[in-house]
Amino acid sequence: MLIGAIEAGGTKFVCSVLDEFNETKDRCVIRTRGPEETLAEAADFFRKHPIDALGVGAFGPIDLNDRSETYGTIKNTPKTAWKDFPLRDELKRMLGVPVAVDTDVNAACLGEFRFGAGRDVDSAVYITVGTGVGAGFVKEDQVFKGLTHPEMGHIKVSRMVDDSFEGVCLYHGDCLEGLVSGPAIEKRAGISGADISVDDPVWASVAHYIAQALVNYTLVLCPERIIIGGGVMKQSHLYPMIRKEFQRILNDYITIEDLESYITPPKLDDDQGVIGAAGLAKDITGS
Ligand SMILES: Nc1ncnc2c1ncn2[C@@H]1O[C@H](COP(=O)(O)OP(=O)(O)OP(=O)(O)O)[C@@H](O)[C@H]1O
Ligand SMILES: [Zn+2]
Repeated sequence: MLIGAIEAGGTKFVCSVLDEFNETKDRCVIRTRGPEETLAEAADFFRKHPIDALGVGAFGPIDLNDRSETYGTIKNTPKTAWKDFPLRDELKRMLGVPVAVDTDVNAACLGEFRFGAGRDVDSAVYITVGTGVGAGFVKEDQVFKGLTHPEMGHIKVSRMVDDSFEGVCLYHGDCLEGLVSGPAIEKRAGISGADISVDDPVWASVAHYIAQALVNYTLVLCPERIIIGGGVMKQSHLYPMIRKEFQRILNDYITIEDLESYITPPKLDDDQGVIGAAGLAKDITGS
């Protein structure tokens, strides 16, 4: 059996063909342009392989209600060429195979849950802190969605008293994404995050706001693990800072035995998105 998987991001589409053992058989990276051009290139790649199903972890917002007429359609995105684009239907039409779609972070969460840092637990949150901030939740092998998919990157956090940075979220200004995404850090510091020294005070505020978000996820969802990935978390000194702030804010209200394993880096390098997308596809083939 061969499975197709796409991690559909705003800058690139990572396309992969995997076998039933998750072994990558072929792979290509496509620059994201308008939907027609990008999908035509992706379809050319997948047509070279007899795939049985395709799974897609996509940027959103996206309609994930399988009873809706616009199931699998990209919704109100600032990437205007993609707004209202029926991603799932188009891929199905082009490739003639069943297509499963979910958000990029739900797919990444599923990948880590099944094969990475969440293998030994029954529920996990995966949060990415990159160009944007988003999080997915998997419980008992199922990605969580309801009225729509969660938008855990856009939650409100309390501002530190001496912090007047206005934030960069187009919709909310100083929501979590507006305060700690890569572009937010760059705007705050005036230089790219990768060039900021580890003892710069900016990291204390980043750790504080992420820790607030993790406390909220813990109180609402009670996951058994929280996995934090994304470009900003390449600053590995953030992990202990976040754990310390998390503990201070939670103030022992819930007992977490082993904080180091509760708040943890991913284990699948940058492959959790495609591996999770392949998982979505396998689930609809029933094998
Ligand atoms: N070493 C680093 N230190 C701090 N920030 C970094 C580092 N490397 C990358 N970043 C920041 O991370 C962001 C890119 O994140 P990522 O690599 O997760 O890409 P992405 O897939 O575009 O993001 P998203 O998941 O939101 O789509 C950029 O804003 C970049 O400045
Ligand atoms: Zn926001």
